Order: sequence, then C-alpha cells, then structure tokens
Amino acid sequence: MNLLQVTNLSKAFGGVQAVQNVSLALQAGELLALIGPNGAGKSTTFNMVGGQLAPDSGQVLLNGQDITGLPPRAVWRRGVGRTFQVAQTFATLTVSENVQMALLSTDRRIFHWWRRATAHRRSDALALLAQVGMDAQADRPCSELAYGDVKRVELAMALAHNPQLLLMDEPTAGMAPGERVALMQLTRQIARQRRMGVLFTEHSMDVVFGQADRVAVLVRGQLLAEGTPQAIRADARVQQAYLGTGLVLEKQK
Ligand SMILES: Nc1ncnc2c1ncn2[C@@H]1O[C@H](COP(=O)(O)OP(=O)(O)OP(=O)(O)O)[C@@H](O)[C@H]1O
Repeated sequence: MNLLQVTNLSKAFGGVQAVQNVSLALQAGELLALIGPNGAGKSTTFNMVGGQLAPDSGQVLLNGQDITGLPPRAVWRRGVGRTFQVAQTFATLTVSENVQMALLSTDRRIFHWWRRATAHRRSDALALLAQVGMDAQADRPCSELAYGDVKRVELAMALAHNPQLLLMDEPTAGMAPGERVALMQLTRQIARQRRMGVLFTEHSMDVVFGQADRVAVLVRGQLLAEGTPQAIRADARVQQAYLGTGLVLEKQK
C-alpha cells in the first residue's frame, strides 16, 4: 500500500482552476519533489494534502485511510508533519526548548508550556537534535543561530511528532546553495532511517535532481509528468514547460 495516495484532486479559486485532476503516490522512506513554474498549483496541492485547503473533488489517502478535507490539526494527528518556507521557531527559546515545545504539543500538553518546556523530555529533545546534528548547540537561543541551523532545528521539531509523512514547503528557500543540498541530504537520510515519506516543493533544481527519488511536474494545475529525476530531466515536455522561466534543467557540470 502507498503511504500517500492522492487521486484526482481539483481546486478552483473563482474562475481560476488552480489544480485539476492531480494524482500522486508516495511510498514510505521516499522523497517526492513537486515542481513547476510559478502559479502551477504546487502550494494548492500541498495545502490540500496538509488540510489547509479542502479540495473541490478528489481524494487523499494516508496508509489507505481517507483524510480528504480534514482540518490541519487532524491531519497532523494522523501522522503528517510539516515544515514551512520561513522556519517557524521561537527565537527567544533555546534550541532544546524549541524541540521540547514540539514534544509538549505532541503530548497534548500545550497549556502552561512556558513553565514546563524546560523540564519536559529533555533527553528525547537531545536525541532528536542529535539526529539533525544540533545537539552540541542545544542550549543556545535560536536567535543566535545561522539560518541553515534554524532549518535543522525546525526539522527536529517536525520529527518530534514522529510523522509518517513530512510535508516540506520550499524547505531550502533563503539558504545558500551548499546548505540547501546538505539540508535535503540530511532529510533524505532521516527519511530512509525512519521509513518516513517526504513530499516537498522546491525551486532549487540542484536539490530536486540531486536528492528526490521521484519528481512530479505540475503545469497550469495539471500533472505534466512524474518519474525519476533522470526521466524528468530528459522529458521534452518538461523542458518546454520551463522554457523562458530562467530555470535550468540540465545537469550542472
Ligand atoms: N487563495 C487564492 N485565491 C485565488 N487564487 C489563488 C489562491 N491561491 C492560489 N491561487 C491561484 O491558483 C493558481 C495556483 O497557485 P499556487 O500558489 O498553487 O501555485 P504555485 O505553483 O505554488 O506557485 P508559486 O511557485 O509561485 O508559489 C495561481 O493562478 C494562483 O494565482
């Protein structure tokens, strides 16, 4: 059974058909990149999987269970984590406290978190931070970190809920090229270890073609192509769709 099965999803905003009959499948442990030119429908698709938007029609199954149209918190409870384009951490809290907060939330103890966070599951937080290589910086405030490190803390926070599926919305936006690849290499390694599926939207072609197991290409709301990075790069329809967008699909020498 597929971890995620999206079938014929559609969504219109007024007269704009943002997504039309999009179907996708994702296995446990696999990274699927959702790419496409601006306005192709990536965010809309992503938000329908995460529960931020209800589809007009179509179905989203997680491990065979229908999660179509459930609100974000309910989707999260079923095992779908999410990271954001701009990392969402508390700057005044330490690295460890941020992860402890995420653990509190997972344990449904969000009330009075400001008193409890420092005491709650510190060793579990450190173990999660070790997975993303941030345990040595556990007691620094997040405000002092380089942006690439903040993104790794955000990843540890998302892992606190032990998601089966992680949705990453432009995870490398705002990062330097070398850092981008490193973050997604780390994500890939963690996905393999945990058998966690990752669906991500991405504009950096180095990341997409270097790290994704499969790539789905949306153009004007429709799925144009889906396959391995090699197959997608060689697909004439995909190259045509990207013509004039300034993005380069050829392998960088
Ligand atoms: N809330 C909304 N109201 C009206 N139109 C919307 C809304 N959200 C998206 N759209 C339209 O739907 C289409 C798809 O948008 P979407 O944001 O999903 O594309 P995208 O591929 O994520 O683009 P980008 O790469 O620029 O983020 C676009 O034409 C956009 O203008």
